[in-house]
Amino acid sequence: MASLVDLERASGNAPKEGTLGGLKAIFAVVTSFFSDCSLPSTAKTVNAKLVEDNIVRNATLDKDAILASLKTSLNGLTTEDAKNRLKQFGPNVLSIKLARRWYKILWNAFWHPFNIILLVLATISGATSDKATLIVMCLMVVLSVGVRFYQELKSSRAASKLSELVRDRAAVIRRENGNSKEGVELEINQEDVVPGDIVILRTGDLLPGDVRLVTSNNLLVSQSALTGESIAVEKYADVIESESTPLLDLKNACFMGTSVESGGALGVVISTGDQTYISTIATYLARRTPINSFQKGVRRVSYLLICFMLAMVPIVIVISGITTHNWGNSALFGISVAVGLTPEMLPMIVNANLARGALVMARKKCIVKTLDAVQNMGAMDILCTDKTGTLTIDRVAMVQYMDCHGISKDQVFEYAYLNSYFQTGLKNLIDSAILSFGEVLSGDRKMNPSKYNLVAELPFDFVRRRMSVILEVGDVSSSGLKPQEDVEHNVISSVGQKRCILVTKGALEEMLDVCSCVQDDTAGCVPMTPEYRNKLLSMGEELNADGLRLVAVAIKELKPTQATITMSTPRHEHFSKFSHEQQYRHSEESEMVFHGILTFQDPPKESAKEAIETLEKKGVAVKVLTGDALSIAVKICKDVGIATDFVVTGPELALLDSNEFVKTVQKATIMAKLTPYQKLKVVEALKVGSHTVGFLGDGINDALALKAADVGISVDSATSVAKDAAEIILLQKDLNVLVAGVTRGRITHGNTIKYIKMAASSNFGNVFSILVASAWLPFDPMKPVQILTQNLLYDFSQASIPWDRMDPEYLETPHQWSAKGIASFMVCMGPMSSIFDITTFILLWFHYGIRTVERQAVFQTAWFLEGLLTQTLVIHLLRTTRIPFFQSTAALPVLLTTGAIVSIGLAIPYTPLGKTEKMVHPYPSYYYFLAMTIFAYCCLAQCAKMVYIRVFKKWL
Ligand SMILES: Nc1ncnc2c1ncn2[C@@H]1O[C@H](COP(=O)(O)OP(=O)(O)OP(=O)(O)O)[C@@H](O)[C@H]1O
Ligand SMILES: [Mg+2]
Repeated sequence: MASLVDLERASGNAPKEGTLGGLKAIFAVVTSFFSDCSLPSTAKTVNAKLVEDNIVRNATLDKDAILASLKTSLNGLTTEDAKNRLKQFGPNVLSIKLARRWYKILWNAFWHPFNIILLVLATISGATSDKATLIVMCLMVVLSVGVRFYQELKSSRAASKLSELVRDRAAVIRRENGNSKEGVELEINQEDVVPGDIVILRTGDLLPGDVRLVTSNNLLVSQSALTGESIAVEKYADVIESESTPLLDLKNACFMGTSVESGGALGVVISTGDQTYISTIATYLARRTPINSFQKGVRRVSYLLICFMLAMVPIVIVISGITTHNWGNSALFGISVAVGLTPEMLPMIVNANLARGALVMARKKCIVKTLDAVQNMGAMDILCTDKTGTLTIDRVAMVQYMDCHGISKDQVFEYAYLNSYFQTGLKNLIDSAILSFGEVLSGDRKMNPSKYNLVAELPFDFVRRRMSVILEVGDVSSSGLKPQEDVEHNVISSVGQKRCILVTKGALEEMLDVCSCVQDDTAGCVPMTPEYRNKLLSMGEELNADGLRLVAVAIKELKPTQATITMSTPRHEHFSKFSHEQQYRHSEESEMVFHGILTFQDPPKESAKEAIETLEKKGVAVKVLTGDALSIAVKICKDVGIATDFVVTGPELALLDSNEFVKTVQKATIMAKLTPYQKLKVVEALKVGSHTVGFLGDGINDALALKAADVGISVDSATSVAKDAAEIILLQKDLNVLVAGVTRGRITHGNTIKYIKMAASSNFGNVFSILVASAWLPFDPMKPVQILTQNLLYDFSQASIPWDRMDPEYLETPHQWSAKGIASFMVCMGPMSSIFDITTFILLWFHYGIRTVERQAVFQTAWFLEGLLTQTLVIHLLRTTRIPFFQSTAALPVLLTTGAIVSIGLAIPYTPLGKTEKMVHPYPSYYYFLAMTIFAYCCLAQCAKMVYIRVFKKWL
């Protein structure tokens, strides 16, 4: 029998004792220090086995035995007990989701090919007794590790702070004070859920741990996070499994990471955090969000630059060896060139850019869960959105109720009220509107649901678009229904006799599909003829066209045999809610009597129109994907300025072949009556042809599409599944918040691409210069240590790029990753710097006559200065399409860092550091030539830029 002791053993969370505990703790620190670069050990498999055995064992026990073994009851744990268990088992979080510890970040910052190359180089220099190189290189390692560590620590802390802003919640039953016997429902952070907690699972909830069900009602669970299978599976509390049942097929157990698609249940938590099944599956641990085109592109550029470096170094070593006849020195020179050409700052700048983008977005109420989403926001050119709350004000109010002739009739509302009142699933805005309308009624019209008992329910889903409750109707004389009417409607035949009714409400068309009769006050209960059906449909269209949302109501008397249901004696209020001994099928919703329609108002949002206009101006096409009726979607879209010329519905899309489907969805601006799966398919089809598709939604029906989109966006108030599936959470469901996010995404993209283009082109240029210099000069054009210093200074001058601004015209259009763009930039702009390197060589060789090894220090110092200054200043030219300083000035941090690096560079030859690096004071007249060179370089680069923009129509 599973017990807390077993769980402790399985979790490894048992209190540690004495020296052994201490040793274990040290061991844990040491292993975790190395864990980033090691594969999961066999201990993982042992733990996985314990976890699985624990779940299976619980699935084979009956409920009472499990509750006893977990020392809990259906009234839940006491708050005190829960607190103690939280201390004992730790927070309910997967450790892979926790912020990395500082020592791991430090190790990661150190364990980088760049540092390893430097250390190898340092060791070689140390051995050849060049102490200056050794010191500079050690300094470089310390500085580079330091900067990287600081950046990553900062962004990891920021990320964990952001994730705290959008915590998942879980509903549990707990006894607030130790003496009370009755548990109450509490909403707590998912992190605080402990083994033994009784959790309430409703439609749209995420499982807050591995759970053994104790009661259930038509529960459908999506296990796609574990199996990849998007079809939900049924789960029941009332089965006892055998030990041979495969884990994921267990009917009475649900797993952390899965979600409730429909129905409800009560369950007892058997394990939390790292003791849950999901934490043990290697595929999950290894799973990273699929790589997007941007990440792929960055990786490709890095590889390209590294290949460049690898191809260049042997050539440089051979050429330099032949011309200088000093092979040892040439090797050292080659390796320094290798360091100079290694894009060591690339990952850091990309990350720092994204992290900064995420922080700025958070200030604008846009929380980013995965950093890459920042850049995807900037690249997004199609935004799909749902209707409620985005385009409308999200305050649904009931307007009227009516029978089949459009005449107000109280009974229509009564049935809708009973349905909303008794259903235990997710109470959405429509249910809330019905309930609040009912609360204000008084006197004769006051609702009296206490005369009914809930027998069972068929929860709402977005394919049926209906929900039903099965109610046991008490004594007619005391019921809320008026006896004569009910007799007339054949619901309750006589006073005192108990009957069951099925009360269903849902979307108009879907309700008409299951009705065979209409309750017509003038003619009684009459058959639903095609004429009636059409009349009701056109009545619905007219109401929709007035901007009203609709729900239709129908009922059906259930046969006495079905109706004789003995409720299990409720041991607890929550228990009875989620426990129905007789399961009803959806097929019950047939041959019903149509009673009427309720209308709701959810007016369009004032701010939506302006936001949509801005988005369209910024090159983001807005499409509405809704499960609601077409006519209401069209009306709302007209109000907020979305084109309504090409619209289509889910049933129409279902008839198309895949080619036509793609064409149609790319053209349509409104797609209505979509099922959740169709929303997913539409998003996938829109992605065809290198579009970056965003999806904004908050419902259970949006989760699949949110996952499929390049950038899934949800809101803080959304259902847990939607929030879990999204990468970006808006703290306010407002398209204007999104507009701000898009702009920030574009700034982030711009700054990243700016760095990549600069790095690629300057490396490309340097390769030429070094080849020419090595072939020409009888000495190295620069000392290895000087190359390293120059490289380090240049890196620092660029570290401020994430703080730079972009020109307004750049922010007007979405930008996607373009490998071609980078290649053409590199090939056209790179050699530009080589021209001026070569003119500097000519000047030094011919004008100053530096041709011998003895005078090499003058040559090397001069080229050091020219290279550093031109590369640093050209940042201002490459960062904009305009004329730098006159038409576009960089942000202050960029001005400061580039200014500082230029000053440091100019000062170095006069400092002790310069001396140790074998630099000398340049000729005073050289500064004149240097200024001329920089000026000429800037002019030529500006002209080349203008020609480039004319030819390629794009700069960054
Ligand atoms: N609580 C409810 N009870 C009965 N029917 C409902 C309920 N909620 C929604 N429906 C029906 O289901 C249909 C689709 O629901 P809904 O409008 O919420 O879809 P959606 O795709 O989430 O829409 P949106 O784009 O506005 O978010 C509605 O037309 C409505 O008739
Ligand atoms: Mg919705």
